[in-house]
Amino acid sequence: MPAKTKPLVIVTRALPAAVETRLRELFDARLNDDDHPMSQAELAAAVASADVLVPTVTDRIDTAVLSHAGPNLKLIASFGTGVDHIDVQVAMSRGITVTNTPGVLTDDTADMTMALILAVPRRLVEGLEVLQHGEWPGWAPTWMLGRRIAGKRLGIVGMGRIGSAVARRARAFGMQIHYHNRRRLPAVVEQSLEATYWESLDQMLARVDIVSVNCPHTPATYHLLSARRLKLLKKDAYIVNTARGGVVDEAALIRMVEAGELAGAGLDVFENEPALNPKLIKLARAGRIVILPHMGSATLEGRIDMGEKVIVNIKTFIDGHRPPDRVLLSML
Ligand SMILES: NC(=O)c1ccc[n+]([C@@H]2O[C@H](COP(=O)([O-])OP(=O)(O)OC[C@H]3O[C@@H](n4cnc5c(N)ncnc54)[C@H](O)[C@@H]3O)[C@@H](O)[C@H]2O)c1
Ligand SMILES: O=C(O)[C@H](O)CO
Repeated sequence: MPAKTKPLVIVTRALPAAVETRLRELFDARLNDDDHPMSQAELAAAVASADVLVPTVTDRIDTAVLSHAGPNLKLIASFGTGVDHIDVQVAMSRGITVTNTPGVLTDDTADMTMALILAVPRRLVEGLEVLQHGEWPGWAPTWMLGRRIAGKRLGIVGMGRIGSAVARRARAFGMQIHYHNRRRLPAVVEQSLEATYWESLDQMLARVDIVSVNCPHTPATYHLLSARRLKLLKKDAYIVNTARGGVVDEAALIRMVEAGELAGAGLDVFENEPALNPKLIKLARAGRIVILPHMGSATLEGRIDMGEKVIVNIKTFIDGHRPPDRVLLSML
């Protein structure tokens, strides 16, 4: 990066005030005051002039955008953990380092995952709606029966930071932990999580009661939960996805819930966010699924921590060191 007093850092979305103040102090920060999602043309213009781009999950930093990258752009310091919105391989081939913000949103996202694991089988939203509509017929032994959580098998797909944090929470609720991961965890970690490893995702799916999707969206995980695999699930199983919509074949999932071939789903992420398949809204209104607008990591503390991580990554990089959260191709 050329020697300049303050590098030009373009931030694509509004961030918490404390983070923006610090960004202004340290860098020549161009902030998005009205918080509008930037168009592809705006992103192209940003990469053409910036020293550092700070995008989020809502920005598509694809080959076309990166083809406009100017000679000064050496770092994309993404505000978020998932990097599927960035063509990392193309960025790297242009000598651009990519960083993310892992770890600081693990607990928040695991909490939201656990909230869905509880909310869907226990019919939490349906209960709320009955009261909101003034339609409570009164307590009855056979009314509004959900399914018990304790003793059920939870199958975690992607046992990384968030997957492991989900496992710890689910153990406390008496669930049995099963997992499928790209790499088996060390025995000592498996023991501490009391988790059973399945090399075969297919075999695990056929045995669990609730699936929690916690792997990144990569070319290898696109529709990992395909129509064929979803059919392996038991008819009374549930699926919870707080990772990325693209990991699950959403159309197949909808068909199966509609047909009663799956008990339900809890979804925080969708294939074409922020556009939602209207069938999902219909199923949610019918109490068959619970849907959330990508809120997994949405806490004030988490957003401030993410901003601090972005700042540390930029500062370390500008000072000539390897940033702590450099994304490597081997992670994808
Ligand atoms: N809903 C939200 O708001 C929210 C918040 C944070 C993160 N996320 C998503 O959660 C994902 C996971 O975050 P993390 O911090 O736990 O990441 P992580 O890297 O710690 O864990 C991901 C795990 O998935 C495994 N994995 C990767 N490819 C796989 C494959 N093909 N098959 C099986 N396992 C595979 C990895 O080995 C790793 O153990 C992120 O990539 C992001 O997409 C969502
Ligand atoms: O990947 C992430 O970090 C979330 O989806 C947004 O915070």
